[in-house]
Amino acid sequence: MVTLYQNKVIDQLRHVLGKKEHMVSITIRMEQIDPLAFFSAGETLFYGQRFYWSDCLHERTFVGLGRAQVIKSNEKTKKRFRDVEREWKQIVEGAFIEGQGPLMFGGFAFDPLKQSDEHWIEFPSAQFVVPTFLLTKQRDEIWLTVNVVHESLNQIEEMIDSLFHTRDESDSHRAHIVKKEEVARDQWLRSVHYATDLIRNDAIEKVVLARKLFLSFSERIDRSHVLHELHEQQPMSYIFAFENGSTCFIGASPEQLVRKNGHMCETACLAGSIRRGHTVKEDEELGRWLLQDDKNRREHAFVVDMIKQAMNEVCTEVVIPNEPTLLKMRHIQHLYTPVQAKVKEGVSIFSLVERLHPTPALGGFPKEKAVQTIREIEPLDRGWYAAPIGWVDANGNGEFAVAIRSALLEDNKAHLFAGCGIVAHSDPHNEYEETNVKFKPMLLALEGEQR
Ligand SMILES: C=C(O[C@@H]1C=C(C(=O)O)C=C[C@H]1O)C(=O)O
Ligand SMILES: [Mg+2]
Repeated sequence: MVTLYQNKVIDQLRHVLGKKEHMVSITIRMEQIDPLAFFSAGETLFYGQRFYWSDCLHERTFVGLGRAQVIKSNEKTKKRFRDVEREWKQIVEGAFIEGQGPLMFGGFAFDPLKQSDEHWIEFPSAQFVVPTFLLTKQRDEIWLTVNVVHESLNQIEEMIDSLFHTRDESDSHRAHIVKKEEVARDQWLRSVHYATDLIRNDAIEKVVLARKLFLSFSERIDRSHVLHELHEQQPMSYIFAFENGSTCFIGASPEQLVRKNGHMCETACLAGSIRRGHTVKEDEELGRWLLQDDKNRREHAFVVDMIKQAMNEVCTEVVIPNEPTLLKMRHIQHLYTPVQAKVKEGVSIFSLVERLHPTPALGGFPKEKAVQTIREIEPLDRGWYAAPIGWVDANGNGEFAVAIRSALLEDNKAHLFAGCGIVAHSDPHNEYEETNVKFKPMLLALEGEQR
């Protein structure tokens, strides 16, 4: 069975390799194969060069292994979005395509102007990869895309051999946590307090402040296992992982930044939070409280107002409900307002990302002032946390999530991130508790807990 596909890929490549184009991209239909198993199969050959994505509706799952092309930008301004767009167009235009065509996956740093922390060294202002092997699961169909630039037929054949003959050798001894440290906890609490002062003095209206939890493990963290846990525990989230050399950025985010399909696009306003209840009754009470709480409604309203304005500038037929509803995740419930619109001619997904990032759900309001305040008073480098992560295809369609509920994994270390929206009546202690709830998805996935 495996040999059949192997032959099919190699046959097609034999016919098209050596053409003058820069990259050859062929796609074939496959039998069922579990995307997570495919991610694991790449462990030996492609460790440090893998990615994983599945959207919150399970419409599409992508697993990328290896790197046919890399787009990278160290540009600190908004130019980075346009740089990526330009390079992607060049790659697609120069490619020889059979089938659905190549797709790139990657993301952006939250704020390239923030002094960078050594842990994020492998994650530049913007980076996207076109993988050598892309597995796509869409509805119940599986496709394999092979993108080749320099490799010979023999090399590809050997890679396919290794990928499809790898046994699942997940080792039974699991890494366990040996150290847990709340990084700069007191400094963060002081920053929250200071932010409320700024807000009371009308210097700013909302600012999102994040903090970090550092974990150290007994042995190397098994990334496939963490992805598996995130899937089991957070089925309604975007699940993502992006390996870059020795580090891996991973998470389970409930927040969509933007999705574009032809002329249609979607985004979402997500801000305002409370934990889930222990009983149905308590859960409903907490939800009702959240829907009516002034402080949380303010946090949410900044996001709706800004997104409405941004979308109206580049879209028509913008549909936004007047009232938020509840989005209930496993540990937390949020105020949620979905947005749909039709994009004007010539508006790309990159320009939507540029315009929206960061929304007041992750930055604050007004935008520039909020980002600057974060740069000055937040005791960490966000790197790619709270920034856009996602994919774009050869037709310019794609989807980005906001990379929250996430962690940066090193060999046996993990840096977890969580933040919350500070407005006039924020209480530092309550906000601190809110971040504790937001650490849970990553924390429990890393601990490998089932419940
Ligand atoms: C910043 C985070 O979450 C954001 C902040 C929220 C809030 O303060 O209520 C809610 C959802 C997210 O937009 C995070 O999870 O780290
Ligand atoms: Mg909040």
